[in-house]
Amino acid sequence: MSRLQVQASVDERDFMVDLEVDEGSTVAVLGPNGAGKSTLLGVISGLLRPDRGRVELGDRVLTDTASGAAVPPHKRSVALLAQQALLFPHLTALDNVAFAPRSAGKRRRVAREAAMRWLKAVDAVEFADRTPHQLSGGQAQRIAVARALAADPELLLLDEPMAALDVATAPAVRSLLRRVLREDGRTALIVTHDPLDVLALADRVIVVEGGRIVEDGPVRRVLTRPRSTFGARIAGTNLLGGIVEADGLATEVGVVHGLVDDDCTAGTAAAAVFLPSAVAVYTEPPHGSPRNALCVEIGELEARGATVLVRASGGLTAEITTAAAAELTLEPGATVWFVIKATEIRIHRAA
Ligand SMILES: Nc1ncnc2c1ncn2[C@@H]1O[C@H](COP(=O)(O)OP(=O)(O)OP(=O)(O)O)[C@@H](O)[C@H]1O
Repeated sequence: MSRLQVQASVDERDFMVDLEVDEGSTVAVLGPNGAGKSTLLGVISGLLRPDRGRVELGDRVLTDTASGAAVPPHKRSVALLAQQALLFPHLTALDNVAFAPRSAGKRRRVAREAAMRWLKAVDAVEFADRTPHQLSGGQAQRIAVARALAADPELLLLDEPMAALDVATAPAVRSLLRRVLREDGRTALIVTHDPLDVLALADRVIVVEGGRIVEDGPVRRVLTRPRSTFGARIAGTNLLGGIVEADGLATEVGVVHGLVDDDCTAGTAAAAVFLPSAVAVYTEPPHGSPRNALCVEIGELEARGATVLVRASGGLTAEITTAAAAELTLEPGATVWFVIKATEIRIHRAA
């Protein structure tokens, strides 16, 4: 795995980016449609030639417009995993995965053995003999992950890998990606629109807008205190980090109870995620001991038309109706209770 350095301009697309990614880290790339996310991946993978700039991976120069260097895509040791699995339709899953080692010059038997190991790693051995049209979207995407990894790339580019999957399938693929990104310490970039992907997979977030990087920071900071407009739009969600216990998630504001993902075993680092609109605000400790009543101090109030955003300590936010806010006479500095039903809180493993 290698450090990535990109400095590139594509005039026609008004794209100008300067980015460094540390060896072994995963950077989530967020941004609105047309922001330049795919352009960035295109420049790195070699599918798109910048007008000016340089791409380096480890000690290799992949692109350098000054010297004319342009390593072709298949020789970059960069694997691109797209939204659609894009498997070869006439090959079995096994042969799709074996394609990478075969192209690298491995003998057929050796390539198939390597492919089998990767199918095992993505829990897809049972699909080895199937062709792509006999696979569901999620199964095909698992094969595509195996194929990308079988090439043993120095850099993995993931372009919305979960976007085409249904809600039931996405968690399994996300958890598979977390395993391969985390355990093997791979350098990776993942384009996504989903804060859950960011949370589960990335160490760092960049926000691209208008062909420029407008925000760059650690996941937690960008998701809870975004500085860019787009960051604020995608973030806007409550996030409490902690450690999974038998009874819930131990956080700095107490134990939080919610719907816990299967892979959150006791002792793992996880985050509780809930929408500001799922929070009810009380000025007195609530009766009947609801499962989640977090005592917080109000920071500021932000009018949003029919609703008011109550920003409180710990980076927590509640969105309540203007009428409710008026009735509660909320003001900065006041102590209140944020009450959230356990069914409104999802607890996910964090990267
Ligand atoms: N083939 C192309 N030729 C010319 N301009 C293009 C081409 N592809 C994209 N663009 C332009 O380049 C800019 C960046 O597009 P890009 O596809 O990189 O955005 P994106 O962030 O990946 O968007 P999305 O989330 O919609 O995929 C946009 O203004 C787009 O219109």
